[in-house]
Amino acid sequence: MSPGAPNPTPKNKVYDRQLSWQVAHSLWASFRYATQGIRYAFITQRNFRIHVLIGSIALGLGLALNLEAVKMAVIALTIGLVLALELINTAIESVVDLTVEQQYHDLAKIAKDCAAGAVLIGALASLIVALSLLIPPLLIRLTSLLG
Ligand SMILES: Nc1ncnc2c1ncn2[C@@H]1O[C@H](COP(=O)(O)OP(=O)(O)OP(=O)(O)O)[C@@H](O)[C@H]1O
Repeated sequence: MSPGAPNPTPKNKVYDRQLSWQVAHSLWASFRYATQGIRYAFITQRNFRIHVLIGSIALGLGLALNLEAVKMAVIALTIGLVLALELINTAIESVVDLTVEQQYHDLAKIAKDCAAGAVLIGALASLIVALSLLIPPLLIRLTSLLG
């Protein structure tokens, strides 16, 4: 260990999760905490609600257009990806706020900006996927309705 370096946390504390205030001891408890996280993100994060709305519209449109199962699965996967990224972004925001509170810190900015960038990239990719799968059958349906 180099001089001046902080003492490492004992391994048993890390492996036994002794640093956690509480540990979920059942599958049901883990599921309950996970749904509480999703609920928190839905209530507090406007972007999360927008993603849920756009994702529901894309899935509804896919169903209305009788999209093949594989295409529906790809759309569902990209929606899930964006929502999961939004949840990770929210988690990072919370950890940053917990660490620096209302102080400005360059590293806090980098962490938050990069997390937000990850969501943006995921959202753009899923938009491209959804549009390329939905637009062609939508145009066919519209032209057959109008013509
Ligand atoms: N403690 C901080 N130090 C430096 N910059 C910060 C700090 N807190 C927030 N910021 C800056 O303000 C921006 C907005 O902060 P916020 O906490 O709303 O995160 P966000 O990722 O933009 O939120 P959302 O994803 O909900 O839009 C961050 O992206 C970052 O650039």
